[in-house]
Amino acid sequence: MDQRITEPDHFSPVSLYGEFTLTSNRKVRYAVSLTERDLIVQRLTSTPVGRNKVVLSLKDCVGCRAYRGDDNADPAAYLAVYLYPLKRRWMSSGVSRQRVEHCFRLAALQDPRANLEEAEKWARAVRERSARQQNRDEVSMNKLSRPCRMMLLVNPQSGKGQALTLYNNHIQRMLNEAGIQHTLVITERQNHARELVREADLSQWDALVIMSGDGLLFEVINGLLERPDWEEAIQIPLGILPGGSGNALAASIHHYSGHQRYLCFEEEKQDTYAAVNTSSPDMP
Ligand SMILES: Nc1ncnc2c1ncn2[C@@H]1O[C@H](COP(=O)(O)OP(=O)(O)OP(=O)(O)O)[C@@H](O)[C@H]1O
Repeated sequence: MDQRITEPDHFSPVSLYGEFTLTSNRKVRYAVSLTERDLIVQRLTSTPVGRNKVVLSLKDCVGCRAYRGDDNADPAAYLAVYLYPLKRRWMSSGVSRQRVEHCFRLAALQDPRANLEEAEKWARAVRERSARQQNRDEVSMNKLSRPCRMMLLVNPQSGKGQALTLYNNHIQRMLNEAGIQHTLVITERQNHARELVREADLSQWDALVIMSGDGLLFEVINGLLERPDWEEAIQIPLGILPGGSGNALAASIHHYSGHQRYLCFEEEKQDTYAAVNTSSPDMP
């Protein structure tokens, strides 16, 4: 029986469809449908449709990756989707963004290359749609090219000295999953960032991001303004990831941007699915 979800979801037609099983229980299949706005995961059972349907908004998706497993004898390919949906915080009425990974296994064919090609097609389609969904809301995102190349400056001494730990434990993975190439610069002393930015070939970078307190951002701005091409240099997108003690500037920017949401690094969930059969009717 053809169980494809063909009705439009929120008036958005399905462009890619596949059937998956949980890794732990390959008897339970999941229908996965990609629309312009969502990735819809639906357990295929005889129970009413709505009860088993999970709609993952592509606005929450930061990245997607296709890859082969470690076992060369296994022809399967994998599709990992990384999302940061808003979730209620533990023991609190507030919400924050928390990481969720959905990993699908594609093993419809015996040819490992064909499975990988299928997974890559899905990954491209998810990436394109999530970028479109996010650009629709975030005007500033249009200024950044994708894939983006970023210089990330981390002050290991800022705050309680936790900036580098935050980078190692969270930020590095987030950037990799979002497909953002970055060069890490660990500042060694006062004015290191200022001198570096003053002399750097800025054409290599789409953005400069500092992970520190206010002090390092001021150094970077001063370094940009000291360049002979300062009028052009100061146009480069600047970002700040709070790593200091007060983080007053980061908090103000966050507040005035209108975003009442932030990331929570404490809780994580990994949902793992396995694909046993996939098809793709209408890939544009
Ligand atoms: N490796 C380093 N060792 C010592 N000082 C550094 C180093 N790297 C950068 N700095 C200097 O530390 C200064 C203070 O850093 P920053 O403002 O980022 O942290 P903070 O003062 O702890 O944070 P906050 O402003 O939130 O209180 C910066 O102006 C910078 O010149």
